[in-house]
Amino acid sequence: MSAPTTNKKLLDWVAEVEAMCTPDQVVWCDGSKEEYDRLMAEMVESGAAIKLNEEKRPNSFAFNSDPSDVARVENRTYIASVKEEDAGPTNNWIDPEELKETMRGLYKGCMKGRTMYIIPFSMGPVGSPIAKNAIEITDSAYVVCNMHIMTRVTTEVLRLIEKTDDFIPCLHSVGAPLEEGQKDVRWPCAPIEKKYIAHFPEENLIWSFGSGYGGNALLGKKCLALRIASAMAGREGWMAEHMLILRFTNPEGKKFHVAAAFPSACGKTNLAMLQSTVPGWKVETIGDDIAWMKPGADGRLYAINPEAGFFGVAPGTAEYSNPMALAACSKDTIFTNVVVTEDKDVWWEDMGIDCAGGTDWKNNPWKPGMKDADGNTIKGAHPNSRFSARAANCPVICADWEDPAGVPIDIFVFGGKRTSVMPLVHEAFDFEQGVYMGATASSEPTAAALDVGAKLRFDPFAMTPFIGYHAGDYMQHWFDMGEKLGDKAPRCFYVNWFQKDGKKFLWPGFGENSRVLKWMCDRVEGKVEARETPIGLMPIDGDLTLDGLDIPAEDWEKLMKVDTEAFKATVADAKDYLAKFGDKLPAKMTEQLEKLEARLG
Ligand SMILES: Nc1nc2c(ncn2[C@@H]2O[C@H](COP(=O)(O)OP(=O)(O)OP(=O)(O)O)[C@@H](O)[C@H]2O)c(=O)[nH]1
Ligand SMILES: O=C([O-])CC(=O)C(=O)O
Ligand SMILES: [Mn+2]
Repeated sequence: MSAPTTNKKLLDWVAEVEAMCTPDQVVWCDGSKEEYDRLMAEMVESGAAIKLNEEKRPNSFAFNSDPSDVARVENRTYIASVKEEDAGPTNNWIDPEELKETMRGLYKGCMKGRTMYIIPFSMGPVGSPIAKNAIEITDSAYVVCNMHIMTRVTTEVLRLIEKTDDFIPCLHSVGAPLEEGQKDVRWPCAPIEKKYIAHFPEENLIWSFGSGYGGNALLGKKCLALRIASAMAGREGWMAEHMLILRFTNPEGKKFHVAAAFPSACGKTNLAMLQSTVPGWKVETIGDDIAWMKPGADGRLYAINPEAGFFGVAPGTAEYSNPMALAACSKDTIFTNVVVTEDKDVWWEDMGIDCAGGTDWKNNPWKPGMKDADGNTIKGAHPNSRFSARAANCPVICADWEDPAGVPIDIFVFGGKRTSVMPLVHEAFDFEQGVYMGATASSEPTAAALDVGAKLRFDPFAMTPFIGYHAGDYMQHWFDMGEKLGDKAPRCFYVNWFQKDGKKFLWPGFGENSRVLKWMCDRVEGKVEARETPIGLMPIDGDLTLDGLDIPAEDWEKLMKVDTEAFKATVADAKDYLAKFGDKLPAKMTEQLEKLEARLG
């Protein structure tokens, strides 16, 4: 196949990778429907993909991963900056030359028996000033098809970079060469100790080896749009954040834009598409995972979603929780690690409908309620099973979601999963306290990463696994952005939908979260006062309406409680955590810590 480019930098890189990885053939991708259909047909033929029932789930496919390759691997993810101190205490670091040497050894011959695909793609609307052009080289057709959904794959990118050399090279291999005559497995990947998800921030370069899973293999997403982009944004004065973006419109038609940072599997996709229960107010989606934000000419902060699809958590997605996500994956969707039912549709836990049985994510025959040898119920879908759905197929996607100008952000929301201590909502006194709140956000572990342990962890701005440089410098960057934006900076809030009493959630969540969003909008508009507490501003009784909800008074009290003693303990933990930032800890963080301690008494 002749190359559809004359760009020397690109051709040299492709030749170098081809010589190193020795694929059987090289294919330049164009992002066309024909390409998608052809690759899917090949994967159905080989047994890697299951074509779903065309009537029930048009143009959709299911994949089951290797049981070891189901989530991001933070212990195998590296920020290989030239200087170790630039990676900071939240990242794994290896000297870039040493890491490249190790990885070149792994890449050597790694595509033998496979096809090398070259994928030109754009993060952000193609050709727009805010977009980034990139090329992913991969030996996985699954990755190519997912990139078609999650990014904008087009030869237009090749035209745009023809003269500029301005593209981000992303190299990926599943790390499983095929010997002569060797039959492929359904989901090739390398063992954990050979997996490397590597970033070279000074070169804007990404090398990934050994995993086929989303966040490790679809390199436009976490690797480019968060890790590499956050490092660029820190240098250049903008922001790349793990945030959903939504528009909330009131009955008079006034629009509010919200960007919210919750850690992986903590509710971004759900909030981004919520069905408002506040009469006359409606939510429309702009993005569900990543926000790129820049100050506009008017001094406000404008956000775009650089992605083109949703790589969403399947379990829990149901008609009662997130009907808009269900609609988005009603067609043209790739499912990974869900149950394939007998009639070739999909199912997962807490989908809100019964399942007669089928094939589970490990490819075994499965019936609901089945137990393993130890008597534990066997889940049909993996807890981190995912759907890759086109944003355009979401019924509540904003008509102007692809506007390269972005939307002006009024409200920042931080949060995480905490079964206690953190109240339903509180507001920061000012932006600097907001930065403190975001920087000390904490969450209990989820299934989205394999190796984060079982303890509560601090997860600054939900970005711990995604900050491409020193987290102390990153916090300082937040303060700097606040100074730049001045009184036009978004108002900051902290929420927790996940308080529990035993097994039961105290707050109904999902669509009812619109009540909390409305209170935030009322605060922004100055329509309601708030009461001062040591941790921030909280709703005055009655302002956050509970009409029609059946929440016992004692539950509401727990939801809104500021437990001073528990907060003091949290502050002590935060101090310990922040100590590892050393002299990179912004003075403003220490100042906020001291102020909070004083308020708590
Ligand atoms: N109880 C409760 N659960 C929720 C709520 N919102 C989301 N969840 C559950 O939290 C899990 C993860 O939610 P998502 O919205 O997919 O998380 P995310 O932040 O988009 O995750 P990533 O894609 O990993 O970044 C799902 O199982 C949801 O059902 C809520 O308001 N209340
Ligand atoms: O990266 C992934 O695989 C999915 C995701 O959004 C996350 O983990 O935050
Ligand atoms: Mn995410």
